[in-house]
Amino acid sequence: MTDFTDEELALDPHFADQFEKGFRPACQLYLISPPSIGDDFADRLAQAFDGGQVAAFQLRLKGVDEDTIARLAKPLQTLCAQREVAFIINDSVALAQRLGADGVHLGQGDGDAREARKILGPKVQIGVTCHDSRHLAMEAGEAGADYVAFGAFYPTTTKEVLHRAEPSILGWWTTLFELPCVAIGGITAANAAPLVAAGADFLAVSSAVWAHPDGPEAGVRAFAKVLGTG
Ligand SMILES: Cc1ncc(COP(=O)(O)OP(=O)(O)O)c(N)n1
Ligand SMILES: Cc1nc(C(=O)O)sc1CCOP(=O)(O)O
Ligand SMILES: [Mg+2]
Repeated sequence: MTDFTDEELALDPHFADQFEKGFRPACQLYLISPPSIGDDFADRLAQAFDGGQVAAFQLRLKGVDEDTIARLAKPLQTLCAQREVAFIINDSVALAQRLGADGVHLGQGDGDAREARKILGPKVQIGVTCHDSRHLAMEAGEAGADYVAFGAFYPTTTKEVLHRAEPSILGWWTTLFELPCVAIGGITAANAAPLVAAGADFLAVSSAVWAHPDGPEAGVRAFAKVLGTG
């Protein structure tokens, strides 16, 4: 484990850096992988990226061992670097460190953001799941997270969810805090507008892109229209 000095940790080149006082960039797309992928997934990811601007890609493969994820990750991480998309690993600080990922996403049971920061250093993005809780979000911010994630906003078949969030939590958060917030859960191009209007900085989306009837490129293009980037 690398120990970073307080000085190094005070340098803060994260997602939050885009958010200069009083200015929030337009809402962007944060793509989550499908629950399972094959060795040919890089082609599908490239198609998705062809559909429009994607700010971040999260590799989320539940129940898969870390060696397998590491092997699958390599070409995806290379592609993300080529397309200037942040490459985020779900759940595992150790795997994010091993791969030199741009970030890690931690749920409430996935470890502590403060510990993750000590291990990963100041340059790696740390995101924290906050469900529908203002309290968890403020705690995550204090712990040094680079973004907080609220959800699920809509019904989803990608994961069994125990919490439902309302768009108003996004408005509350963005009024009070500069730290970016992510909206997740069942988001489609058709239901995204209220989340964008409420202040979401990122829309985290899986099935609406990967299960789009016309393919992932069309899936991302549909979001680009809603986000005003297409
Ligand atoms: C951007 C983003 N937000 C929330 C989650 C959910 O994380 P978690 O609660 O740990 O659940 P799993 O994804 O691990 O099943 C996420 N992955 N990404
Ligand atoms: C991974 C995940 N986390 C959620 C939460 O509420 O924390 S909802 C969710 C699933 C996101 O996939 P889709 O866009 O297909 O609904
Ligand atoms: Mg998790």
